[in-house]
Amino acid sequence: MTVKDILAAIQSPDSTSEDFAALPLPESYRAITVHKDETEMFAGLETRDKDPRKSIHLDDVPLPELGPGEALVAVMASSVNYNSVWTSIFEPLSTFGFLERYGRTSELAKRHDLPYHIIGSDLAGVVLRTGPGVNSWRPGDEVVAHCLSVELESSDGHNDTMLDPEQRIWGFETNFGGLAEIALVKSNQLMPKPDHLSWEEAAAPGLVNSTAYRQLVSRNGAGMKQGDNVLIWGASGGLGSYATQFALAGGANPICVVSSEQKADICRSMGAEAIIDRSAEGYKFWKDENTQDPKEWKRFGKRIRELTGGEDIDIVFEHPGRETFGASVYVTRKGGTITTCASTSGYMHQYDNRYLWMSLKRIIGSHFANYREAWEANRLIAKGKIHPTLSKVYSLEDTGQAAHDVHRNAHQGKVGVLCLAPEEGLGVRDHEKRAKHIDAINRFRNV
Ligand SMILES: C/C=C/C(=O)SCCNC(=O)CCNC(=O)[C@H](O)C(C)(C)COP(=O)(O)OP(=O)(O)OC[C@H]1O[C@@H](n2cnc3c(N)ncnc32)[C@H](O)[C@@H]1OP(=O)(O)O
Ligand SMILES: NC(=O)C1=CN([C@@H]2O[C@H](COP(=O)(O)OP(=O)(O)OC[C@H]3O[C@@H](n4cnc5c(N)ncnc54)[C@H](OP(=O)(O)O)[C@@H]3O)[C@@H](O)[C@H]2O)C=CC1
Repeated sequence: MTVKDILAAIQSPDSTSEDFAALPLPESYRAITVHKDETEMFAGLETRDKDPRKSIHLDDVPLPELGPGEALVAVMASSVNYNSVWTSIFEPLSTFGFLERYGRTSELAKRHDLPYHIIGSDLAGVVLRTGPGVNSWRPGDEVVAHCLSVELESSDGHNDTMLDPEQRIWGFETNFGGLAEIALVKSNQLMPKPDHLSWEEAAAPGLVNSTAYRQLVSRNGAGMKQGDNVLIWGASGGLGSYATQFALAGGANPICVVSSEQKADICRSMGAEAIIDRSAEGYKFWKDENTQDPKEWKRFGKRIRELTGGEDIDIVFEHPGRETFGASVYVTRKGGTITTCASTSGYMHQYDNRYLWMSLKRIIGSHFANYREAWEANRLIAKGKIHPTLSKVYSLEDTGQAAHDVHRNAHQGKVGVLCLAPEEGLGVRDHEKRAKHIDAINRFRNV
């Protein structure tokens, strides 16, 4: 039995759940990995010069044992997230430390502590097998998976599953991720695949869409409301392309920051009107490595006021981190919110705290999304209220190049990866719904 037989079953319109359940599973499959004995390969290099094409491998790996509450999924497509870039350059830490720590927690979790890490935190595909105790999902179900892995044995996570002390990001802090022909997930990660999308379109939003939903919309994040001025850094990037859609769909006013005219055009085509090209306008928030320039914060704030008719920012959607955080705190209005989920340019932030406390601003830390938030974010995709922002699709073999492009900020929106899917465009079940949204679905393609 090989993965080819699985693909044949997925492509046959007559396959039943029983057929999938009866399919023998292969002993091994192809997966994107990083190797434990290579974690020092970039020692001494600048972050920018660490090349994911050197550390990312395509290997044959053995199929992991299936445990209670888990599912094995045939992965038709996945996507590249920035967390896979971090894994591939071994920053800020090697992810093998996460696997070792997880491996120490239980007999079953030991499976994750391997000398290779199968990465990837998104998938669209078909359930192959479910473990004991899984009743809601069956072999043959077409699914996407969100990336929240929790144990839920502690009450700390019972109100908000992100607060579970054993919270992990699947394919980053656990093994057997989505950039592979088969993935292992907890069944609670599974959600119905939006039926108007192809496999690669359905795999694109998951991680970033859920994160943007919690960070901006959810009451656990900024709790955005109608009319809010929302400053969105990287508004055509992975997170930003969904934050921009949430702001527009929720009656807010996105102020989109991008770094090229081409990216500004994409934001316009989504419906945004207030756009700042940070490259063309040349903001330099830092005079040197240790000193910020408040005059540049003010120039940036003046530009925002020009675009809003004199208003300041209610919510900043932050993720660039060190380079922009001082400016983000400054331009927020009295009582406003800076919500942050990352620090791409550096995690040791500096800002002038007088502008925070004197103006009663709040900084909110946000990370991925709880089970419910991930489900709600996927529901909005399924209803055609929010659309994938897939620009380019790579083969599994070219995942290193895809991660390199994301690392170099040479991509738009999201980049996809075909795993088992032999070509793009497969997996669409509801053609009528798709036709209604086709322009929005294709907005980022090949730009
Ligand atoms: C969905 C997608 C998301 C993304 O893309 S996010 C971007 C990518 N992700 C990242 O860049 C994050 C990578 N992760 C990290 O950098 C690290 O993961 C953290 C900095 C988040 C945490 O580091 P750690 O080493 O796990 O935690 P510690 O707290 O520094 O060390 C653990 C030890 O410190 C003890 N400790 C924790 N809190 C306290 C305290 N308040 N007072 C005293 N000790 C404390 C613990 O118990 C434990 O101890 P013991 O080593 O003995 O087990
Ligand atoms: N905690 C969480 O749950 C999550 C965290 N993340 C993290 O968020 C970060 C962004 O992820 P994602 O949106 O997918 O990545 P992308 O690279 O797709 O998009 C980020 C955008 O940010 C802008 N940007 C990058 N560097 C800077 C900078 N120095 N100053 C201003 N703008 C900058 C770029 O846009 P432009 O050049 O047009 O300005 C870029 O397109 C990553 O660090 C990732 O690990 C992502 C998802 C979930």
